[in-house]
Amino acid sequence: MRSTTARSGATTGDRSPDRRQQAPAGPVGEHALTVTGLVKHWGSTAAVDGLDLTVPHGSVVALLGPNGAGKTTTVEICEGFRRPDQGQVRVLGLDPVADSDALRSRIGVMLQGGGAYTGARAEEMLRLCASYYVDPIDPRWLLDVLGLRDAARTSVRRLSGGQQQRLALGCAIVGRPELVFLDEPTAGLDAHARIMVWELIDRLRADGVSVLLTTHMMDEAEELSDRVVIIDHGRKVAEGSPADLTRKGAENELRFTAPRGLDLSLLELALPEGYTSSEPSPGSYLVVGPMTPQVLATVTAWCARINVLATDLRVESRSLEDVFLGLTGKGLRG
Ligand SMILES: Nc1ncnc2c1ncn2[C@@H]1O[C@H](COP(=O)(O)OP(=O)(O)OP(=O)(O)O)[C@@H](O)[C@H]1O
Repeated sequence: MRSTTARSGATTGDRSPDRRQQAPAGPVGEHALTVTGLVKHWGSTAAVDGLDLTVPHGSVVALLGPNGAGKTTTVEICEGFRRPDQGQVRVLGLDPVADSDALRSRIGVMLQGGGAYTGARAEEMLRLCASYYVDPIDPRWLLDVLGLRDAARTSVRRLSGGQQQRLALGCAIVGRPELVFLDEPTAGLDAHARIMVWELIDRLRADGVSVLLTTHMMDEAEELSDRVVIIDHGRKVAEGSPADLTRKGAENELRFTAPRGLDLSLLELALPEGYTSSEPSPGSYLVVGPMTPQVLATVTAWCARINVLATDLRVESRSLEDVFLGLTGKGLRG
């Protein structure tokens, strides 16, 4: 985050996804984080079960999974707080446990619950964190960016949950780390605070900082990350850019409403090969396959031919949520 202070006047409102392409390249040939074959058991529970994961330099990777998927365990091992049972973790090329002293000033950790001295004031807390680093960001500036200026003199215990969360984020980045671990950075935040945190993460990326974040929230993963790693029961079930994941195998769908019990055989004949049509519930029809204007025209021409008025015609594409449901058979919080 070498240039963040200098960029303090940068526009915070630019949420263009194109910013993802602007991330400066890091050192060639080595990822900021590499996890290989990671295994961690808690008693008989395999919290992490053979996970491979990389965070390329200057990119944001989201670890996405339901409750108990193994996200926090993974992150805590990467942070050096826990030892793996098996596998290898390399953080900026180093071992997070054996090289923890060397890594401390190079990584940022956002602790759930803040990890703050609750009697300290917000600004004191941030200054204390800054004092551990050689070239920290100006705490006053960071308080402004985090929307905490008015709370600077409020003791940590009196801050709202959202303010504490943002202060914890400030503590994680005040030392200009090269790699930041953010465990559910926006959990419990209201919409405004959430956007503020998203903008800060965008800035981190723009400054070349590598970020591993965990989240339950599809829109967060979709909005922020260059890559998403979906895990369930400690295993990776899918990985890719949000666009890839929602496109891959992603047949778009056309749904419409029409009188129940229509004979779809003529429609099947008219549709290009590989498309399917069905009536999942009475009067509700579904055509699955890549949607093009021609396919839409084929469907409406078929309706005209059998003298049926289709209503509620809509083309839908898969969301990350659909991808997750398809892979695991359950919702993210389920
Ligand atoms: N300290 C621990 N002792 C025993 N079991 C644990 C411990 N920490 C985690 N587990 C178990 O390991 C599994 C993975 O938990 P983990 O907290 O890593 O998942 P998570 O994806 O971060 O979930 P959440 O989103 O709810 O925080 C769960 O079954 C959890 O109950």
